[in-house]
Amino acid sequence: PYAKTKDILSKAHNEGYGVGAFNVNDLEFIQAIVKAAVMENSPAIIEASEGALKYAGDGDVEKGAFILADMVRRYADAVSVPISLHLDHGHDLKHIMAAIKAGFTSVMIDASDKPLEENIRITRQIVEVAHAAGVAVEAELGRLMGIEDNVASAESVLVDPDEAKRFVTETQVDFLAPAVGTSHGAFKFKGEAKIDYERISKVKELTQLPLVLHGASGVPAQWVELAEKYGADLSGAKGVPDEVLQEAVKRGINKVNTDTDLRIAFLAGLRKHLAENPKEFDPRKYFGEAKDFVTEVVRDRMKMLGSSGKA
Ligand SMILES: O=C(COP(=O)(O)O)N(O)CCCCOP(=O)(O)O
Ligand SMILES: [Ca+2]
Ligand code: NA
Ligand SMILES: [Zn+2]
Repeated sequence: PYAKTKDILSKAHNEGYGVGAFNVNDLEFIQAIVKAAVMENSPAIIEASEGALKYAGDGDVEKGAFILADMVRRYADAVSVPISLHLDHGHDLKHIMAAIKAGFTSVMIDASDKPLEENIRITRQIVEVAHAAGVAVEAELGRLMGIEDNVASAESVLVDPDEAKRFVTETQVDFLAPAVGTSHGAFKFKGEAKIDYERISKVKELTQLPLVLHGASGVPAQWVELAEKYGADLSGAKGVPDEVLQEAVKRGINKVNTDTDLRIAFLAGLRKHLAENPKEFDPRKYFGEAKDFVTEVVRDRMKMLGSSGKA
């Protein structure tokens, strides 16, 4: 059934496992994620960025929010596993309001590029409105490397655990995304793929909240190689290894944001189908194989994070 992100994450927090938060922009990815959740008997968080709302609404954010929310709700209500819908990286109050009106059960306000005081002020505003509507709030402290918040930060700014304690107390957010060394996209690390485990443990201890890991895609070699076999150029792609993610979950990460892995799987499936079926021009066929690859990568992630069987 369509569920509240907060209920899904409270259970994961209490029982110590990770739940994938999978990004969507369209029908195919929603179908693929719901199918994977059913096959794994796993909860799933579906999330849409502001860019996804624009894409689904063909430029109209509010229309996109309603279109995506309607699809997710209908697919979720037709199955026995809990599926929620979350606004990822909300920056603009208008977009956050559109998501709340459309029935998203949680929203992220990302003001992590602002000084702490301002992040607190902005986040507190959103919490007030969202909580009045029964919607949970995620916020971020610290900054991921790379392009994030449209701010190109050369270095990641890691979360300060003591600031985190103050932040959650003063804002009453429901979940916190501490920056611990990851970054968005397929090219996460120049050298060794490592994140600051100690920092995760400290933030968990001080906040006692479900924690969110952004930039958590693994960029699995098998999918990269398959996409490259059919013409993609993903040289240098590197993600977060499974064992690193599993340690992060052990230390208190419960929501694991995954977008890039789904993009690469879809790309591999699409390129493969088109290369192998030059006569095919039915999108239900070529998008069909692409979305089946997304289902597979989502299932792998549910197994790896420990959410399989936890519905
Ligand atoms: O933390 C993550 C996922 O990170 P990943 O890249 O490791 O999958 N996310 O928050 C997903 C980021 C979505 C990308 O935003 P646009 O729609 O604006 O392109
Ligand atoms: Ca941010
Ligand atoms: Na998010
Ligand atoms: Zn993110």
